[in-house]
Amino acid sequence: MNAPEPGFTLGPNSYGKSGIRLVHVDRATARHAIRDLTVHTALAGDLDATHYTGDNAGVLPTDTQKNTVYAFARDGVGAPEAFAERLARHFVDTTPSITHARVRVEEHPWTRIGDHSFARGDGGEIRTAEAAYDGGTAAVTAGVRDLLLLNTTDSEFSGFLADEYTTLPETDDRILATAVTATWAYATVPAAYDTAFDAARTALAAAFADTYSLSLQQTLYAVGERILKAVPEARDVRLSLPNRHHYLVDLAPFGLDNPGAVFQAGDLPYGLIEGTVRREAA
Ligand SMILES: O=c1[nH]c(=O)c2[nH]c(=O)[nH]c2[nH]1
Repeated sequence: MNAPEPGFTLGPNSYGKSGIRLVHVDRATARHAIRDLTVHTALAGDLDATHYTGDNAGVLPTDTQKNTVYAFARDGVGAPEAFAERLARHFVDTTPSITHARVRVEEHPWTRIGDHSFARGDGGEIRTAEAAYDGGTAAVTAGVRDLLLLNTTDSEFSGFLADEYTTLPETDDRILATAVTATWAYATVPAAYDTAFDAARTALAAAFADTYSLSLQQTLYAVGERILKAVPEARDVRLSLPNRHHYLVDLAPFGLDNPGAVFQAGDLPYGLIEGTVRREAA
């Protein structure tokens, strides 16, 4: 029955609910706590039938997946990594047709300004977590996205390769700015995901701030290494660092000098520096 026409076959596929917005309020004490999350589920398994013939007997509706996320939040979500793993395990362990689940959780951070009051900055920094589960051990990653960082000095870029198309002047002092996407994979489960996240986040920002940078590539490596030192359970760190160029504006036409004071914040194009820093086997 559910055979495809000769000459065609179904390739890798998954389905789930994206953008499940969930805010949990913990009212255990008068000092409330909130978790503001966006959850994405993706399931895969024995789903040939629905693709070939529309037989949905093995399809757990994406609406049900969304409902499950809300129901699981009833008694608290905890760390986003743990919430992602709890959901991923549930979908695989209770649904015969589903063999793989990938649950991504984005946490939108609020800063406390009172016992039941919170403020959100406009930086848009997001904490990310993902659990992938196939019935064995869950693979858990954590990270950040859109973490905006900027150094006003201690950044140079010179000594680079020059060919007939090179016009970039060397600089011994520039603004270094980026919007960090970082993801670290856990080889073992840390004692507390929230504590491990805080350690990684602190290490990331500190490494960016106190590394005298000769290239964004060098900064990338320094950041990755610092995260691995701060979080022993992390196996590797992937970093994606857009180079948010700041161009010194030429004020000479107005009879003014510009001693590193006035910059044009660049938009497109931008450099994109990406890499993984790994822990080497001992
Ligand atoms: O830190 C940098 N790395 C580069 O590879 C590069 N290329 C470029 O034009 N500017 C920069 N800056």
